[in-house]
Amino acid sequence: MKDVSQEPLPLLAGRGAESHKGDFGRVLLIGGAPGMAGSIAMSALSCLRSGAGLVTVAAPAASAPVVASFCPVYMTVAIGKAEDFRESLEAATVVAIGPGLGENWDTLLPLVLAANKPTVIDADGLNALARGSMLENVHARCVLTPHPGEYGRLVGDASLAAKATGDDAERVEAAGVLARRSGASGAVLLKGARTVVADGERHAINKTGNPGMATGGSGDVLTGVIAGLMAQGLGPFDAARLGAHVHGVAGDLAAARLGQISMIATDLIDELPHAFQRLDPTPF
Ligand SMILES: NC(=O)C1=CN([C@@H]2O[C@H](COP(=O)(O)OP(=O)(O)OC[C@H]3O[C@@H](n4cnc5c(N)ncnc54)[C@H](OP(=O)(O)O)[C@@H]3O)[C@@H](O)[C@H]2O)[C@@H](O)CC1
Ligand SMILES: Nc1ncnc2c1ncn2[C@@H]1O[C@H](COP(=O)(O)OP(=O)(O)O)[C@@H](O)[C@H]1O
Ligand SMILES: [Mg+2]
Repeated sequence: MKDVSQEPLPLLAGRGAESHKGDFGRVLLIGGAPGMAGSIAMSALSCLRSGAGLVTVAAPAASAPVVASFCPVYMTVAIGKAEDFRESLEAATVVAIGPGLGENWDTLLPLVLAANKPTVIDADGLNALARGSMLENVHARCVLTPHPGEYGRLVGDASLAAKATGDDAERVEAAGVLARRSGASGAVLLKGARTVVADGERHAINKTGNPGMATGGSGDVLTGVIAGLMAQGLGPFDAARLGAHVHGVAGDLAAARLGQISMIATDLIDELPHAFQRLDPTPF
């Protein structure tokens, strides 16, 4: 695999004066079961702060109102209302599935994969993939975002799983293996310090971020960022790479402001605007 870490980061196109929200994508984020409503709310807010035009959260009926109460900007739909969910899935230009979804909605992943849209699969979406042995159904427009625990469940091979927490070379190898096993392309983002992004032919190692990001919900934020970037036209590898970079910069800004001990995931969302403004060149 070619190392593209030193190549310039992908860019977001500037916004034309005549542009409207439809130009920046309609994202459907699926997750937030009772007890974990906050996870998908953080993804949705992060997606909006990353520039997505319209964001809808699909959550179980019992938690959808809770998700809605966190923020007036995104819409919500109940997963269990099959017709409403199907309409939301059809209308979406990008889908993200997994944060806080729990174990009761594994039937949604095949529907999402069959829709063949740019898709981020995280958390319980990855666990559903592992439980259903559906890796070969992953398509080239998907980004998988496992932490090493999720990675181990996906590959089901202890020696390969151990490489996910190894040195850079081992982590690159681990990410590349999963990228090749899952739909041949797309992108795999293997989380942790020095996050690796790979698509089987190339890889990049992210240098931003800090251990203050080792706090619940940091990954839910990343899911929303990557979905938001895909909604603005970036492909899976570019969205994962730029997403990891911006997410890490937001983490570094939060650490500078609050310290690694006290920073929490919502602080990353607060810093996303500043992280995007620091991109060189700034997109707008
Ligand atoms: N506010 C909310 O609603 C929140 C809701 N959330 C939701 O909770 C659900 C469960 O997700 P989860 O990631 O907490 O549990 P799980 O997949 O069992 O992972 C733990 C396992 O993985 C391992 N592991 C992890 N990272 C590793 C690393 N870098 N390096 C090495 N190992 C690592 C870890 O290892 P260990 O702790 O044993 O060292 C353990 O084995 C999910 O839906 C998520 O979206 C959360 O997002 C939080 C905020
Ligand atoms: N020590 C670290 N250095 C840099 N980034 C980290 C570190 N620890 C965690 N992160 C980042 O924080 C995020 C954690 O994601 P994840 O494990 O999915 O958390 P959660 O599911 O609680 O949201 C990942 O993007 C990971 O790369
Ligand atoms: Mg996670």
